[in-house]
Amino acid sequence: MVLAQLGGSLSRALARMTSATVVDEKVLGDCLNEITRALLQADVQFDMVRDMQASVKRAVDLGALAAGTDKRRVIKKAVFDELCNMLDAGKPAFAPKKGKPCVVMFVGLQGSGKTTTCMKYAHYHQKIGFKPALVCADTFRAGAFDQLKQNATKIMVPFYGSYMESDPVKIAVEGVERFRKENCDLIIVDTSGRHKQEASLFEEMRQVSEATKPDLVIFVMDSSIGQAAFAQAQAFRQSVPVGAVIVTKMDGHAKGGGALSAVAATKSPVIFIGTGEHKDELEDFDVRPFVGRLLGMGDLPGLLNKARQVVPTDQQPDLMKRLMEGNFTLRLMYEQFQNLGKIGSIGQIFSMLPGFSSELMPQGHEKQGEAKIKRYMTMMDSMTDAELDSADPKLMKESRIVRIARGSGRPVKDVLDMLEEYKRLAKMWSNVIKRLRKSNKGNTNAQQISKSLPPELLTQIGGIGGLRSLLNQTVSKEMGGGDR
Ligand SMILES: Nc1nc2c(ncn2[C@@H]2O[C@H](COP(=O)(O)OP(=O)(O)OP(=O)(O)O)[C@@H](O)[C@H]2O)c(=O)[nH]1
Repeated sequence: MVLAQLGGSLSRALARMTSATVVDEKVLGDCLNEITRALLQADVQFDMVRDMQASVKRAVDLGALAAGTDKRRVIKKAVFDELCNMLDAGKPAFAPKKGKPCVVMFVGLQGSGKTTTCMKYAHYHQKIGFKPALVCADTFRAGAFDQLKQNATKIMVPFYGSYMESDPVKIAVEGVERFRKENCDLIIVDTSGRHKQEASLFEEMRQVSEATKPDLVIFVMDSSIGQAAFAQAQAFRQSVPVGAVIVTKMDGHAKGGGALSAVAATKSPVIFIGTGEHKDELEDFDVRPFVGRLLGMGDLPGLLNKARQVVPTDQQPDLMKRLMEGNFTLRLMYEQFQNLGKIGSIGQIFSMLPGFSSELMPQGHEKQGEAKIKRYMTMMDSMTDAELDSADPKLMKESRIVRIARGSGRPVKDVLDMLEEYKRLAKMWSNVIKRLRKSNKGNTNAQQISKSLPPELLTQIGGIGGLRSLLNQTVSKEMGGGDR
């Protein structure tokens, strides 16, 4: 999980506060001190941390809270809101629209991950139906065109560049013209980087920008610079009209929190974060869900949204219905494991589930997690239909466990491990459903959930009324009652 260390410290601080017998000024103070330490360690600027602490204190006046108020909830909400404020640039970025040609120009220092990010950005949009193309206007670094060409070929996106031409403006203009004619709706122009913010770099950027008139200029920066991101982002903003920022290498740096908050302070919206070298390792950046995940509160709408991108449309209503019924069978777990690989990395998905601390899937452990899931699936391949479709753990008697172990060539211990994991996930899912119910007001819930569902799925479920009744049925089951 991105920022696992920071997320772990923040959620620990909140958990300690939540488990205190009495929440008083001391407990609040200790919680805020822990949060402050964690943010400073992530290289968030001192003034920002101090302001955040003061704002939480102002929002949580323990003495003035009416009797019976849930103080823990008030504190959590204040921390959540203030972290969101810290990361919010306050304005949305331009978003390309399918079928409407647009030019997006990438700028940044050398080595920031610009070229890799151009490729990931093209791939991201290609997956959701855009027709992207890549133009290499980097004539400064020998090998830049080859790198872009390789990247473009990998994702099967058309590219344009030249080994001979040394004028980046000419290449950029030719590339944009060519791809406009070919009806590409997302023309991505990769520009040169330099080791430092030099006048020549800025001048070249300005010329390419003037000649291609981009709809959006994306500034790419490496998260390892932490709060120094403020000065770098400002310098680029003063030279070209930066409309959005992508912060890369969030997978490897403890200073990512500092970089994100510093960029937000320049009022440039961060739209994606880079979380690895591969084509799929680009995550949407949305402040509230991001903070929710950081604090271990999950991001269910985000997860549903991702799931909807990979679950075949005709299977969505059925999956939704089965999930909402709370009937979490081994087959359901198997199918979800199959979908996982398509959705994203395991750490990313787990962090979207409420109640999962980012530390449960620390950096470097994701590969182990993936191998484990493959093992689980091999064992489930040796199960009978009855075993896969039962939600009754008592069915799994010793003889069945031994048979599955033998059939899959795994030790019995592995089968037991897998069944334990199943029970844990089933319980967790049942808790999620309970929580959805408990956060009560079926109406609000249904409305909230409906916003994250694709319209066609909502229609198939029977609109908001159908969703509400699904939720009610689920709830009745959970409470052991019949339909209401
Ligand atoms: N771990 C990690 N590595 C990344 C990420 N993004 C890029 N990289 C790596 O960072 C290095 C530099 O990336 P490039 O895309 O070549 O950087 P660039 O900014 O285009 O560099 P120039 O073309 O020289 O200006 C490469 O090894 C990339 O694989 C990321 O999000 N995470």
